[in-house]
Amino acid sequence: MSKKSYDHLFKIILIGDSSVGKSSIIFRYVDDLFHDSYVSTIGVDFKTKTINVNDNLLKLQIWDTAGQERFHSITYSYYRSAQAIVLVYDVTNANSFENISKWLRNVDEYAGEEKLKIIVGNKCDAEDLRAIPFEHGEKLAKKNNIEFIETSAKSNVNIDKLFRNLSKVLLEKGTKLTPDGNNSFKNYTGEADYSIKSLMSYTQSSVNSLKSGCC
Ligand SMILES: Nc1nc2c(ncn2[C@@H]2O[C@H](COP(=O)(O)OP(=O)(O)OP(=O)(O)O)[C@@H](O)[C@H]2O)c(=O)[nH]1
Repeated sequence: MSKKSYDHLFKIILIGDSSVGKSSIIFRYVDDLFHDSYVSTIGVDFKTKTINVNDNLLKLQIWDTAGQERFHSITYSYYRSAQAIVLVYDVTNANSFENISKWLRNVDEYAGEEKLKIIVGNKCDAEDLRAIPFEHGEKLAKKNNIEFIETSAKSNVNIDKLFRNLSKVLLEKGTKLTPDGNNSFKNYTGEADYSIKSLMSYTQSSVNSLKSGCC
């Protein structure tokens, strides 16, 4: 059997309206790239990155979801197996901010047990076009008792911090959950690998149905 190249696997999912910059945040973090062009995500996709946190090698499996309404039934099915949920809005788009409450309700409905959540106001580089002040994002997050950060995938602001802080909390949470103080992530890792295979094949058939127009 091949030796695992990481100590823990964490699954993080990004959700939010279409065009808020979910794919761009992931691209910036994993590949250090940014594209001005907009290519809408179809269904779901993921990228991985391995980082070192407090001498633990963490493999982050970062899931990108389509913001478009027609893919929602597919993307909801991914919430349950995630350990952290990143709710993204665009600071230049008031609608995307108002919809965060709707996304939070969806998480409550589809994610199963309580998950680690963070609200992210992306595109903070676009000050001239800003529609949502920092304080509004902060207030919404406080009201829901979750963390908040503003980012820019374009200017690479707070992207590394977002994933590093989430990873630290997940690591800490996992360690705290272990009754004997040992690493309890082994089974979790197996489950996560299993869920990728089954969800991906489910998604492929759902996307094919959507493409072919059938319901
Ligand atoms: N100014 C600025 N533009 C950004 C930023 N992040 C993304 N964009 C732009 O916003 C557009 C949408 O970005 P995407 O990353 O594709 O958005 P998405 O949320 O993944 O969209 P869906 O796949 O439809 O859900 C693209 O034209 C990006 O170049 C940012 O931090 N600042």
